[in-house]
Amino acid sequence: MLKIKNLSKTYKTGDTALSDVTLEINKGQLVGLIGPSGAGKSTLIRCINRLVEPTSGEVWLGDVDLAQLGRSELRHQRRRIGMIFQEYALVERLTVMENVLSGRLGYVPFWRSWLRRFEAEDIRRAYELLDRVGLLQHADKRADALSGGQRQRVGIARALMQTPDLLLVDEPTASLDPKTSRQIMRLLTEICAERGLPAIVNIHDVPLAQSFMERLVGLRAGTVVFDGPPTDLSEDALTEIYGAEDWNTMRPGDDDESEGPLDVERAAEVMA
Ligand SMILES: Nc1ncnc2c1ncn2[C@@H]1O[C@H](COP(=O)(O)OP(=O)(O)OP(=O)(O)O)[C@@H](O)[C@H]1O
Repeated sequence: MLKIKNLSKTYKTGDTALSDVTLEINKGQLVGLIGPSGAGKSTLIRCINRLVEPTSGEVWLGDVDLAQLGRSELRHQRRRIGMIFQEYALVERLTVMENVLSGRLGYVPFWRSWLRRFEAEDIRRAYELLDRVGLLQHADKRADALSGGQRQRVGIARALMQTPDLLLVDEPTASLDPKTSRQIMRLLTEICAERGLPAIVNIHDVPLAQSFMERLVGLRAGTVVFDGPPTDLSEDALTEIYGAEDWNTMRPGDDDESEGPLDVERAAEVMA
């Protein structure tokens, strides 16, 4: 389904964030990306949909190498990739329903989205998705009236509205409390299983990743140093990924250097 071959990224600053990463992810597979701050997790996720331009390598989604596409074909292919963000990237002043429908923006003609006119079928699907994520009764509320967990549910419904072939999920629970984090992870895993949807989830919280992911990929300094089921993540494997740090103390929020949220325009760029 997704084949990443020899992917490398060196930023203009000279920082090499990814070195020769090769990964294959099958239909329906849920992969947790773990690793210390600066290991290249966000860069890897963003190279897949080219929010960050890879320096070299291939990113095959089915039979299309996304790394080779020009701008207009990239826009078209990005519809196939749903993205879920740490800070939700909702349009605060719009309703929950409008935010979910915005997942269709890559599909409807510009004038229609400008007038916010969507097909009856899109509206029916949006209601169905809101029901699936448990927010049906909040459809007409403004996004800024929701809790963090509810916002992330809107983010999930919006990504699904694209009918994606792949989900990229960037620290989905980093702004949530532990109980809400588990609820969101459970929802994500159930939805991926129901739809046979593959997902790559950048996740800081190792115990949470171990609880919910069927496969973990450990990055260190831009290189894959672990790839296997959570049951294989031994103390030695954790030391290989994180070095000599006490990995049990790693929790969301510990990492002051983590990248800031993407803003709404960036989210719109991915969905457009
Ligand atoms: N826009 C950028 N310009 C220059 N260097 C960057 C940029 N973004 C990331 N880097 C560098 O690339 C490396 C990998 O960063 P990246 O954000 O992908 O890691 P990460 O594992 O996601 O970290 P975190 O968990 O803190 O978000 C780091 O050395 C970082 O400083």
